[in-house]
Amino acid sequence: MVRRISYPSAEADAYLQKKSFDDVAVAERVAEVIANVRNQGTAALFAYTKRFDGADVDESNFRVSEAEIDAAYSQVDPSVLAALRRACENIRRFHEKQLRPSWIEPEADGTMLGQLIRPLERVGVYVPGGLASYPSSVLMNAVPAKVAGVPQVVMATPPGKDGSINPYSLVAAKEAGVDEVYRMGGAQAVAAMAFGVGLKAVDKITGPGNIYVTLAKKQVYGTVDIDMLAGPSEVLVIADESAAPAYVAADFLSQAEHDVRAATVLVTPSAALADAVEAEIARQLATLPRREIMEQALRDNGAIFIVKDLEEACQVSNRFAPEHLEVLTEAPFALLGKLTQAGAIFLGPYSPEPVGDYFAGPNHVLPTGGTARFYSPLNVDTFQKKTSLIAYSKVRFDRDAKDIIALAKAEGLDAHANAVAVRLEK
Ligand SMILES: NC(=O)c1ccc[n+]([C@@H]2O[C@H](COP(=O)([O-])OP(=O)(O)OC[C@H]3O[C@@H](n4cnc5c(N)ncnc54)[C@H](O)[C@@H]3O)[C@@H](O)[C@H]2O)c1
Ligand SMILES: N[C@H](CO)Cc1c[nH]c[nH+]1
Ligand SMILES: [Zn+2]
Repeated sequence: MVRRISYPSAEADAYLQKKSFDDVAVAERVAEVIANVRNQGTAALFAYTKRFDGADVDESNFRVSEAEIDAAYSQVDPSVLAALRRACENIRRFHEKQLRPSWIEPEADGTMLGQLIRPLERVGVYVPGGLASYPSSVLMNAVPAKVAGVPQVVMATPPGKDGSINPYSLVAAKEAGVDEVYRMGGAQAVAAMAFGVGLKAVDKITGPGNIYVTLAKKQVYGTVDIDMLAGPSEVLVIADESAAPAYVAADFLSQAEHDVRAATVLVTPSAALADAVEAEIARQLATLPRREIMEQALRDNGAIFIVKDLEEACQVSNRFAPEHLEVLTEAPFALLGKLTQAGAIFLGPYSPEPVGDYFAGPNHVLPTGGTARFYSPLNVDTFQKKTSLIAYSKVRFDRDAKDIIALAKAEGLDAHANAVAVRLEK
């Protein structure tokens, strides 16, 4: 069911070059949704919600009321709420370590240089809700936003057919300090937050989603900022013969169940392990719901690479640049220095990806589609911006003026040179 690819080969090159954000047909559909929401306002937004989510939403129920959020507490299992609170605390503690102070450095001649770090004012967090609901993504977005000090955190998530929002997502929103919750999903929600349709526009949109959500974020970038392209989930497992085939198979399926577009990759020097993992996948698939989604994901996007050794396995992994990288080898830390391209790295048999998806503390909003080459996990900096501070003293100004004038003249920008020259004593 999962294609086997030897490495190096032309087939390997083709697989590793595949870029999941190059889907022109989806991009065109997304562009149409964005344009219609932008031009026609809430009429288009609510019509898309009816069409894609099957829900009747209008001005009267678009924003989720405080009463509905409070009522959600009576609909959740107290033991799950307790787990959610523990997860929230772990995520908060991890992200608080990322905080950095503003600084202003007075120098001996009276000059002051510095960097102010301030929270963004209004951020829209997207929480997926199509095939499954993601209370964990509420925490992963909103907790770092609040740690960063964002005063207005707006949450968008698609409603179910009856218009309801998953009660666990609502209690997670309250626990994390979300300020406004709206019933909307997909590209139409991204457009509404970017262009201020039905709500005040946001400055930045963060959060994961399917291909429609992710291409919509890409298309509104520039009107607002975005965090990254956090699309359909991916896991790449590097394993040797010491790995338990049942663990590798289970970790494959745990990501395949997210989306038919999810990608699951095993890279191993052991053909025997590959055979055992395939047998385990077939066995475990039969015991799990969402079987059709997983089978399609494995068939369309799954791969097992047979490599010469673990050194080569690291090369394949770096070329793929996975969202999640699991290292299930005898000495996982020995490979760490060679693994340079991944959103998050999970080492050893007791760090399966769901530990990070839900609980450990690091963020589960991660770059996909090869974009881990240049994006970082969602973090506190995502929700802050920096402003530089320059306060020159007269002594420093007089000292540097000649250099600045010379550089301005070299660029042919005489007015710049003049703005310095006029301040010099004759
Ligand atoms: N990279 C990450 O950090 C990360 C984290 C969590 C989840 N994810 C991913 O998030 C995604 C969640 O996907 P989901 O679908 O369950 O929820 P979603 O909320 O992302 O998408 C649902 C929305 O997609 C839109 N949609 C669906 N079919 C459409 C169509 N044919 N045309 C136009 N719009 C359409 C609808 O508006 C619907 O509301 C998965 O791909 C999962 O792997 C990624
Ligand atoms: N694996 C997802 C990121 O790709 C995160 C998640 C949330 N819930 C379960 N999993
Ligand atoms: Zn997951």
